[in-house]
Amino acid sequence: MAGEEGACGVCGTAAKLRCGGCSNVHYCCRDHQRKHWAQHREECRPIKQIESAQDGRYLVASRDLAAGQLVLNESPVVCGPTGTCFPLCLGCHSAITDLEAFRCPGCFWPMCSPECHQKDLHAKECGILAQDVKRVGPPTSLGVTPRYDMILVLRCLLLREANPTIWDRLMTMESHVDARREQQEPYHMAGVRFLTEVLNCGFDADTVHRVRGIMITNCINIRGPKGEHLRGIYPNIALLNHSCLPNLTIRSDVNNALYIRTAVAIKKGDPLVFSYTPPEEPLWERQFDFQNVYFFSCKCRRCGDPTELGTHYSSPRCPKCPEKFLEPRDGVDAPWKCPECGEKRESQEIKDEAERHVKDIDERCSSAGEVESFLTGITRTFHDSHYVWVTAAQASLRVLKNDTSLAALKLQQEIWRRLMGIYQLFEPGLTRRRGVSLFQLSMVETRVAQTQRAEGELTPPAYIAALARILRQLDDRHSAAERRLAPGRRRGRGSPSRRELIRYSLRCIMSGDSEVGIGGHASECAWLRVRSQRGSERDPGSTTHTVLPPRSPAGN
Ligand SMILES: C[S@@+](CC[C@H](N)C(=O)[O-])C[C@H]1O[C@@H](n2cnc3c(N)ncnc32)[C@H](O)[C@@H]1O
Repeated sequence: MAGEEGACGVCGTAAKLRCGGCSNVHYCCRDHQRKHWAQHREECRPIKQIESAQDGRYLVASRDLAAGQLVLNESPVVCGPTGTCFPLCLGCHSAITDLEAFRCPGCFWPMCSPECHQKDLHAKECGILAQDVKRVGPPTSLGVTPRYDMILVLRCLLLREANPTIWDRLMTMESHVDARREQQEPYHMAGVRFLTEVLNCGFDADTVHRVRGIMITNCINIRGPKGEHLRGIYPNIALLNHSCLPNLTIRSDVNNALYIRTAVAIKKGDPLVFSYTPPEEPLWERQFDFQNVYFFSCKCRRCGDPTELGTHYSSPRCPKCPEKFLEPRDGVDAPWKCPECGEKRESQEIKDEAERHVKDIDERCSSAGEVESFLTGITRTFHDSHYVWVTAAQASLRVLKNDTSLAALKLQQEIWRRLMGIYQLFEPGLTRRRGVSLFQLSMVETRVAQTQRAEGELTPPAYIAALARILRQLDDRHSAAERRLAPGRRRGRGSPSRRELIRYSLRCIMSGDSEVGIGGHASECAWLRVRSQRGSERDPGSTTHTVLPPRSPAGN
């Protein structure tokens, strides 16, 4: 590949030829390019690291990339339990089902067998954990516990001796240590005290604060092969910045390696980004996490638009002019205003109202008969792309799953179409969620046609035409619903066809790998703590922020 001039990666002379894989290295001739390959192949990735005062270090595409391309794959340099988890074995990470079956003779932490306590993974930390003579660390029940939070910090600290190269790399990573100290988040503080006061881990409190900060800022939560809640540090992947409109997908394999692919076509020089939070969270939840866990404010196109790309995803209707929606023009925590009449409401009221509706969903949406009126009722207060509507729609699909009446099938079809439109906006391209939704939509559409034929609503030619339309639709790049939500969008350019999307999702599901969920970046523990401080604690067993095993968006 030729282009602007640089210095040859082998001899340093002026060179125009560039590596076709990454575009990052120049060569003066083919011979030098071939010679360099043995060394370069390890680092040949279509990514480039850059830095800015506002965004820190981040990765951009070093050449134009098509959708579905692998841009980075990496194994964790250190891996361990998430901040809150069910008890698991520190030797192999398997779930512990009987606390007393086997305890490590050195440190008293529950393990699955004597072989596990001798494994390398545990051997080094065992000596330090054994200093906890009063046994304040080991879990005392089989429930979810925060006691494992410090295990990964300890494993990171032990790298200073065990692998100085990785330790040096860890020390270059963002920690937000000063902000975290100031924040005095209770679990952070308790963890640092445990490692420096209960145990003598050999490190001063400053280093432990910093290492835990590095962990919270950079860890990716994954699901182990048996569904274990784990997290790991992947130094290159940790350089990816966040956007609520991600252009990447992340998946894991059974060895906890991660694979980053492009979800959409990406231009050379564009930032490579994924979402640290689940895209279905409302604006205030996302912004809270960015400010309190990651210490930045998101300026993506979605957060910067008070209508969230025309969806009014977090806005209620204006009480005075119900065709309009209140908007957070002065920031998410300031009063929200109607752009038409200027009517204002406090942001807390807006959040509380939405949460009240979400709490009602399971109670008021428990039978197929209730679903339609409930969903219609919601639209009196919110837009039909609002997060309350999306949450209710996903719950409704679970309720409607076993109802084979034509009315229920048509309702499912309408809900899947609408959800596809919203997912297309917030998670565009080749994402498993879109693929699974499209698959479900096509199945439901087929069942609608079959039922209509069986009930005599469709003649044989009309039935064949309906099936042909469903197949044709799979080659269309955006559904009618998607175009309705994003009217300006140019049809299909650079994005995968719907058939490709389904093929992609099925491949993911059949190969048994897991998707790094949305927001897998955070430590569960941090989320839980910070959230509990603001009084809206999640179910500690929630897997929302972890790498989930294959499942459909509606949880089917
Ligand atoms: C996993 S690190 C990403 C790499 C990081 N930028 C660095 O310089 O090491 C996460 C941190 O990056 C920064 N960051 C991530 N996404 C950002 C964004 N969209 N805008 C500004 N800063 C961002 C925040 O400081 C966040 O805590």
